[in-house]
Amino acid sequence: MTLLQLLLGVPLALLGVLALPVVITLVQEIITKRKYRHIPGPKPSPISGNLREFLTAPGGLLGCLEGWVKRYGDLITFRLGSRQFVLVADPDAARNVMVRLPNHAAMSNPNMHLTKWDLRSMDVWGLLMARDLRSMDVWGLLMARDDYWRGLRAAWQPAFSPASLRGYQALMDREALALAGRLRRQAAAAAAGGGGGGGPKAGEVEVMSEMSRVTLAVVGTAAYGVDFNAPEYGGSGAAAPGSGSGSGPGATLSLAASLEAFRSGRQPSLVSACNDFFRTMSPSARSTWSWAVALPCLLPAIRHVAAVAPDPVLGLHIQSRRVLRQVSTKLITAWRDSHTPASTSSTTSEGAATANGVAATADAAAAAAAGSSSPGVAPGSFLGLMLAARDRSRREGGGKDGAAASLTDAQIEAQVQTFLLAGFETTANALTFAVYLLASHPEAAARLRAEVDAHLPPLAPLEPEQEGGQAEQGSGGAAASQPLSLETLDKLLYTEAVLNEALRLFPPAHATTRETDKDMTIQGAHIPAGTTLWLSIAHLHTRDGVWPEPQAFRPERFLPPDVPGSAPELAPRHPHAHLPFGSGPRMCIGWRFAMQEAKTVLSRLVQAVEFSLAPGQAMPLDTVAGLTLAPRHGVWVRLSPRGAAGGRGQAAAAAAAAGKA
Ligand code: HEM
Repeated sequence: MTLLQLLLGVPLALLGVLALPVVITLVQEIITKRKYRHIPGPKPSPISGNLREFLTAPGGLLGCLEGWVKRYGDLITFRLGSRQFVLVADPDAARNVMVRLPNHAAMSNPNMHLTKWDLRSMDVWGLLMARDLRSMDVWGLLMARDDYWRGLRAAWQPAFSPASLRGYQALMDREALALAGRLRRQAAAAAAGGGGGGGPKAGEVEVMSEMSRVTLAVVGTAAYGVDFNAPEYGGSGAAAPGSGSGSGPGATLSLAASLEAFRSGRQPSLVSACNDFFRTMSPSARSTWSWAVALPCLLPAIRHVAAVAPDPVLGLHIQSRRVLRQVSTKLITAWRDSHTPASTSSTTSEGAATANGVAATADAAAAAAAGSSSPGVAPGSFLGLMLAARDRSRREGGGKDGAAASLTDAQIEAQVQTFLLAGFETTANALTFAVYLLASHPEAAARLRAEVDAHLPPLAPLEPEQEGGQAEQGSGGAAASQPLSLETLDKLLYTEAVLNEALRLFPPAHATTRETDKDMTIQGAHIPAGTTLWLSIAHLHTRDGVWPEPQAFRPERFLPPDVPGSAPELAPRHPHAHLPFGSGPRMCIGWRFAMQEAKTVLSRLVQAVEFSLAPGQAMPLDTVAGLTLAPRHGVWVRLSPRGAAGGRGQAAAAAAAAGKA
């Protein structure tokens, strides 16, 4: 071979190697196109499919889907990279597939793809080509499939039994009161002309940060039995007023801020890591490695290279997973250490306590409410329940705890992370949207205040702030406040209606998926087995013809018709039009937990302070739809103190107002 031949040959060979995956991908695309050609939809480009429209359409992902539905109808197909989707937009058809099909679809998300799957708890964006990994059973409940999912769902159930939910109430109220105390203090300081410092204006707070802090504390404590805002987990302990920086929740405000912190080598708090985990999976968080997903046959190789040389977005994603994993591992190890044979007596008593998943959960909540600083897992926490059930079952040689009995450490870890991640941002976003809507609808806020004042036990007077923000963190006047019971929560019909309406207009889980297990027919069209069905909850929630005044915030449409001020004429004209928690066997397992928490937090907040949109807060709200739907730049409100502390002191006037409203 001459030198010239060699010089020409090497680049040509290289070109061949690079071209081959492209050719394979194009051939696959042609085959897929033929399979779905009878379903209407936008014309895809080679390799990227409809990804560009998806990412750049005005109104983002949701605006794009809305436009396609208007143009092509209720059943459409589109392609994102190499993945073909079928969107089901008709409410009957959507509910039907949610109820009939047992599995969520494995999907492809660039960043998930590139991290070697070392943490599969929330891999919503599952596996594209690496079918072998599909059989791995280290999924969290959200992505588990078939019989493994059925067993897991049964193992999760005790954590959401009515008695367990009752047990969580003290914890939820404690965190709600801590938030109420912090905000009351800020409102009072602003009214007195103080506070603010060099940061945001006095009395202005970013709601998403505050809500993230609360929901992480609740779900983290319920999941693991430890205080997740504690400095030990990288939290600041107390949020800085209107915080926009530091290790507190303010650090979670934007992807840009997280990336900056990552570049400067700052370790994230657990709250930030959870937020980063979600943000780096959003389609808008584009890793420079993302292109690899368009060439599925190259992925296995590229995954290794990308994991070794990540760009900042991917690096942040990997870092967030590492933080979550470290916390889980630490706690499971602590559990094991405290449940060695030497400590059998504690194991046995705990086993008895967790036998029905009730008393033990109440114990955990009580321990949390008492500010327990146990280094390990509190008995009755979700992790404690799972580990104890497994230990007990192994001691007894299998039997009644069936599903939990065979779980490995890694599988339990995946469940706890799923609990944390599925339960944290969704609820925080729901609360943030509710506050935004109330701040922009003063008449609804007034009615809510009236209801809350009529029913909630009064708040204790504010205590003088202790050094180091202790009062904010620990009680904020909460120590002496009477607890908010489940019985009282049941009376808060308008509060629930506000949350339902917020979940309708801004569903945090804006879509869910199902995978067809065999060929089926939807709306007269043949859908092949293995199809990924996209069920756009956001779209169902604002459909013309189904919802009267679909874009208007009218909580009274969710009030029972016999309640004064209800508006049955605004109720949906379709029984399956409101699905914020999905439907069927895969419906959100935590929905009651979420609603209980959201009602507790919202009612305490409204009892504590009044709020209006801060000057400069964009209206209408700019949202971003990634894995969840979230406000793009948070929500800023201005706080002012309530006329009085709220509660029964104003009950008579409030009750009268509620009746009139
Ligand atoms: C406002 C808050 C929440 C919203 C809007 C929400 C929404 C959803 C939706 C839409 C699904 C998919 C349902 C389907 O495909 O039919 C889901 C699944 C799930 N959610 Fe939630 N969720 C919330 C809070 C929570 C909480 C607090 C937890 C746990 C503590 C949780 C745990 C889960 C789990 C584990 C699944 C998967 C269930 C399965 O596949 O069997 N969620 N959620």
